[in-house]
Amino acid sequence: PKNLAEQQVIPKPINVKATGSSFEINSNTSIQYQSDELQPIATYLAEILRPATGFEIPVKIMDSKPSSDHIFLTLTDSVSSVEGYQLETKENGIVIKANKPAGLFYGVQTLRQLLPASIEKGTKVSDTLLVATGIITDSPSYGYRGAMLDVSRHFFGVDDVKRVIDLLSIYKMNRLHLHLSDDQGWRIEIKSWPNLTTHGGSSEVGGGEGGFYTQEQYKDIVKYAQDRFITIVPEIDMPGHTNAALASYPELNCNGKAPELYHGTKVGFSTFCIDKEITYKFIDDVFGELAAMTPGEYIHIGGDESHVTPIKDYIRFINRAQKIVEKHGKKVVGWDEIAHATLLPNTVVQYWSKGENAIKGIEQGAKVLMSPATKAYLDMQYDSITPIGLHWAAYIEVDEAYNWDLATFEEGISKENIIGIDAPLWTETVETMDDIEYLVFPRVMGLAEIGWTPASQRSWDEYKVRLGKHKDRLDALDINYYPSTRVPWE
Ligand SMILES: CC1=[NH+][C@H]2[C@@H](O1)O[C@H](CO)[C@@H](O)[C@@H]2O
Repeated sequence: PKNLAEQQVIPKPINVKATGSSFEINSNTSIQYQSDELQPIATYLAEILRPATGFEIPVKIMDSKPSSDHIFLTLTDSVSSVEGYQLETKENGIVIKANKPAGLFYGVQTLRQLLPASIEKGTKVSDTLLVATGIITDSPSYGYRGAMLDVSRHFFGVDDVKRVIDLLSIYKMNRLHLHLSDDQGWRIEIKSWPNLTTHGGSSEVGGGEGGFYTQEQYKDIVKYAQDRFITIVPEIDMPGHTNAALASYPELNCNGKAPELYHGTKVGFSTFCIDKEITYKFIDDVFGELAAMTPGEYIHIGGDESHVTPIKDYIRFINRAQKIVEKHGKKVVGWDEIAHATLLPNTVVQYWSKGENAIKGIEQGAKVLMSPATKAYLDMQYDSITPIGLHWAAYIEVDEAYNWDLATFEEGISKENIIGIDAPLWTETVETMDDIEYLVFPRVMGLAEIGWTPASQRSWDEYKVRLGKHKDRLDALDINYYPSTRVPWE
C-alpha cells in the first residue's frame, strides 16, 4: 500500500509516523474488543470488511493472550482527548486505542480510509487488503462538528436522513442539526398538538405532499445517529418561521385566524403571538415532548428573521423560551439574532449572518457555533450555473469553502469563544437525495476538516491533492458529488 504518510485521510490526522511496511488482513483476522460496550464498534468494522474480503472476520472479546493477525479495540487513559485515538499498525496486527468509544469509532473511520476505496462497494475486492504500518495519533480541534438538514422546506424521509448520517460519520462529524419546522412544514409529531403534523406537515415548498416523522421514527433516527456517535440537535424555529404551526392552530394567531399553508420561499412574514399565554403553553408542550426523546444536551429554538415581531416583544419571547427549554433539562442554541435577548449561561449563539450579534453573545458570556453563510452554507450555489441552490450570501466553490478558519473568520470571535462548526443545507431548491449530495459533497469534507484539523496544518494546495485522490472513494460510496474543476480529481 502507499506509505502511511502518503495516505489521503480526510480529515487530515494530526500526527502520522510511518514505518514503511504493511499488515495484511487475512482469513485468520478477527476483531477483538476489550469490553462489551465496544462490541458494536467492532461489529461496525467487521460489517465493512466481511463483504470486501469474503472472510469470516469474527468479532469477539479480547483473547487473554493476544496473538497476531488481529485488530484490537481498547480503551486507555493514555489517550487524553475524549474523541482522540491512536491507531498503531504493525506487520502482525492493528491496535486502536482511545479514551472513549467515540475515539475508537474515529480510529475505525481512519482505518477504513487506509484500505483501498474498493472496500466501500460492499462487494468482494480483488486486491489483498494491506494496511501501511506506523502510528497515527489524532484528535479534533473542536467538539461540535456538524451539518444541518432543513427537512421543512422539502421533507426527507428516514432513509435519506440515515444516508446523511452514514456519510457525515465517515468524515468524523458528530452532530446533525435537524431544522424540523418552518413556514412551509412542521415535521415532528407532537402528541398534545396533533394538527401540527396532520395539517402543518401535509405540504412543502412547491405544494408537494410534505411529510413528517412520527415520534417512533424520530427515536429511530436518534438511535441510528447515536450508534455512529452523531448527536441529533432538533430545531423548532420561533417566533418567526412559524406559518406551519400558525396554520395548524387558529388560537396561536393574534387575530384568532389560521393562515393558509405556505408553499413559497419568502422569509420573515410570520410570528407567534407574543402576548398570548397559549403561545407559552404551546412551546412548553412542544419542548417537553421533544426533550423527552432527545438525549443530546441541546435544543435549537431558531430565532432568525423575526421581521414582523417588534424587537421588544422578540426579546421577551426569547427570554421566556430559553427558560422553558432549560426547564426541560436542555441547553439552548439559537441563530445569532437571539443575542439581542438576555442569554442564559449555557445558551449558544449560532453565527450565520451578523458577526456583531455573535459578539453581543460573547459579551454576555455565550459560546458561538460558526455557520457564516458566505463559507458554511451548503445551499449556496458553487457558481452562477449550478442548477440548484441559492446565492444571496455568495457563490461558494470548493476551494472557497475550505480556505478559511473558524478562529480567524471574524474579528472579535476567537478560538476560546467557539464550540465548533455547523454547515446548514437549506432545502428551498433541494428535493432529492441526489440534490443533497450534489450540494453537500465535496464541500462538507473540507468543513469537517476545518472542525478537526488545526489551521496551522491545513492548506488548500495540499488538501486539493488529497481530495482529488479521494475520488474513487466517493465513487465507491455512490455519492453524487459536484466534480469541481478546481480539484485535481485522479
Ligand atoms: C438562519 C437563516 N434563516 C434563513 C437564512 O438562514 O437563509 C436560508 C437560505 O440560505 C433560509 O432558508 C433561512 O430561512
